[in-house]
Amino acid sequence: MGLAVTYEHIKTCKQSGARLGRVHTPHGVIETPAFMPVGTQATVKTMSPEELKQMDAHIILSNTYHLFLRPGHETVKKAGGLHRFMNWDRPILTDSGGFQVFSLSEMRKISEEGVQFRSHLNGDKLFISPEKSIEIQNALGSDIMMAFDECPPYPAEHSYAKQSLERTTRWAERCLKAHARPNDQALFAIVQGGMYEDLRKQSALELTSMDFPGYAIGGLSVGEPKPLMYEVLDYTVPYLPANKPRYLMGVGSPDALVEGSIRGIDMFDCVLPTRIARNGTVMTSEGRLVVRNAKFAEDFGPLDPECSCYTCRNYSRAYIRHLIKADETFGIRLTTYHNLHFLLELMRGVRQAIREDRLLDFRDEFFAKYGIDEN
Ligand SMILES: C=CCOC(=O)Nc1nc2cc3[nH]c(NC)nc3cc2c(=O)[nH]1
Ligand SMILES: [Zn+2]
Repeated sequence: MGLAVTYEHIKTCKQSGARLGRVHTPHGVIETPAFMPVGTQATVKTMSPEELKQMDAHIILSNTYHLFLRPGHETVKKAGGLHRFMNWDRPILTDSGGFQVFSLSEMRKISEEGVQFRSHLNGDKLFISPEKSIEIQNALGSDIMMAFDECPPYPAEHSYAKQSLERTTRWAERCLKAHARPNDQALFAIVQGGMYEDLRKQSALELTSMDFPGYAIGGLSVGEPKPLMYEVLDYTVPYLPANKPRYLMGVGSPDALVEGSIRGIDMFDCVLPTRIARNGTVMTSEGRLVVRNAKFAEDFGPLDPECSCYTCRNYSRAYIRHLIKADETFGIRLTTYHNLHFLLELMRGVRQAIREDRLLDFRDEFFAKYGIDEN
């Protein structure tokens, strides 16, 4: 069998340089540019697989770190793998655990061998190496696996960012060697290098020389100003092969998804839509709206008059505000459904604008109404 994951370029937008493509995987096709809902603990919080299919999500993301801690990757393997365990038969991407260890666990110690840390659940002393990360992801059976990397803090000294990217390259090589199922699961490498053009180039050249089936751009959306993130993309994307998927991690807000697509990114993931939904904030074509706000107490219109999703066709702002205030879980199910649908719909609009060679016009029209998110 050939490569587990291949990229099919369909066309490039004449106005913006963005590209329309398809990522072919053992569990189906992903139309790109694509937004991937995040299902950290083997579920996209409060959503059923059927609802995710209704809104036409093609791929979801799950977290290696969390599943390693609970229920354990061996348990998921015994269940027949993550697709079977969570009843999701479309593509799944798993992260390598690198970022989560740094963002969630205490007492972590990084060495050439790997990262020692304490579980954020019970304080157990644990260790993840590149080999361990691959073992876990092989057990989960995800279609796309991520190499174990270090995401340097922002800001980081040039010397630190250089040491860090060089270790990430050595770890990527160890991941390639440890990968037990290359024909069934694609291993993507993660380009690092902080906010330094020379380091981003070095990281990209070192990793693309190892011929991975896809490349992620890491180390961004870590608190840097958005213009700086776009600048890093402008000089990093050209070093990534045009015939492989490009994945920008942890991005993003609606404006960042459009700007990233314009710069040649194919895949995005972000917890924003599901996270803000849980505190009653929704994205609408006119910008963000905090539905628990008192002014919506007797507003019997939909969250977004321009939205055709299940939530907006059947429920009012007043009803959803009531549920959220009453701490009724159906309330956050409705806001989550709408927010995910909103971003998936936005990406359908981006893909259509690329087909029509007008993504820059699309951006201007979208921003004029939505505005720019603060994060
Ligand atoms: C999740 C997919 C695979 O992730 C990894 O295995 N490693 C990794 N994850 C990141 C996640 C990020 N989220 C944000 N902002 C919200 N920035 C991020 C940067 C990284 C990164 O540099 N590396
Ligand atoms: Zn809606």
